[in-house]
Amino acid sequence: MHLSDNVSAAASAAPAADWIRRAPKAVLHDHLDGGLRPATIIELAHECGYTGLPTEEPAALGAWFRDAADSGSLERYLETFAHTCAVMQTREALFRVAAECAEDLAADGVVYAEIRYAPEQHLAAGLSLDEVVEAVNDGFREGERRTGGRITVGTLLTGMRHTDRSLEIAELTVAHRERGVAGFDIAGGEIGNPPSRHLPAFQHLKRHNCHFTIHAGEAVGAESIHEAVQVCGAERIGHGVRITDDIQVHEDGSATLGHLAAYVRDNRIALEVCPTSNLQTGAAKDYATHPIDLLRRLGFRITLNTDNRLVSGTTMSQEFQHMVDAFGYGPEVFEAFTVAAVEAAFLPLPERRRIIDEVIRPGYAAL
Ligand SMILES: O=c1[nH]cnc2c1ncn2[C@H]1C[C@H](O)[C@@H](CO)O1
Ligand SMILES: [Zn+2]
Repeated sequence: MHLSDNVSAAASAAPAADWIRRAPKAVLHDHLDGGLRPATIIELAHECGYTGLPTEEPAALGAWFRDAADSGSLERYLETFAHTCAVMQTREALFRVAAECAEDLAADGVVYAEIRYAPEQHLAAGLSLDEVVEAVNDGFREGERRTGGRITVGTLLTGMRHTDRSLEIAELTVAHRERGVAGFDIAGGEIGNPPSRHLPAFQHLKRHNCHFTIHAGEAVGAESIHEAVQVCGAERIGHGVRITDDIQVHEDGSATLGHLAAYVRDNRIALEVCPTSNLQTGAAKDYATHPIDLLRRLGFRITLNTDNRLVSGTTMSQEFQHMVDAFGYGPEVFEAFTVAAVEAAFLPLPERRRIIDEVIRPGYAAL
């Protein structure tokens, strides 16, 4: 097939920075423990007596995370989370971090967010799994209130690939589904921990008709995506960029999709693409050759995301800007990414339609 370009990449002038910030945005892939304000980490470290921070100057701490994570390896990227999780162990800390997350996203023009975190990583000071979930949800309700309702936030509960608590976390997801939890995710080091290790968790979620996404196709290639989609039943894929392993691009610009790539595209399985994070972990070489543009032109359901605002030193606006610089995207592409994200949100259909028709479409029209 030939690469189509239904949504023209550069139909209009490049959007200005102010346009990008004001444009309504939706983020489906953003980790709570990867997006703290540096100053908050330092204050929380003082409060809880954590002495392991590499520096206590906020700007230097922010730069430290970005640099330490910029190693070309997912495993090294993940090591930096020890510092954020260390200060997120009490109800007050979790509440504060969640409330600030909602405020920061809203200030960046995000109107809908699904924020994920692994409850099992917040038990060190004695909270129960239920208490962790309640603290985070209460913090998000407070953050939404502080922004005057400009943002709606749901959470995804993450099971860690290398531990054995995924079934418990899946049960927790089902238990809290009517109270702020939108779905489930699996994250952590991909190599040596295939998603099929967590089959009982996915079976539990399916028995209860619960939504889930899986990080796959980041450090491992197409076989990880195949397991996530066909063995585990993921509705969306976290990253998924290595689906390109199953796509052949020919010299004349045409492309041939393998059966897996065709299945993912034809079933509209959303890819939660996080370009800056991919550059840091080595899943992509640079913005200009990032597969997001190829996948978009081939008709995949593409959403644009931050992954970890602190650790990747990014925001939704900065991800938009990188796409403008690399591919010349105009407003139409960003509106399409945003609509795609809300269409793939773990929300009831009428609610997705309401956000698209009453917030996203009019928001872009008014810019
Ligand atoms: O991009 C990622 N791939 C795999 N795991 C990740 C990524 N970003 C964050 N995580 C891990 C580290 C966090 O502690 C955990 C839960 O948010 O999820
Ligand atoms: Zn992630």
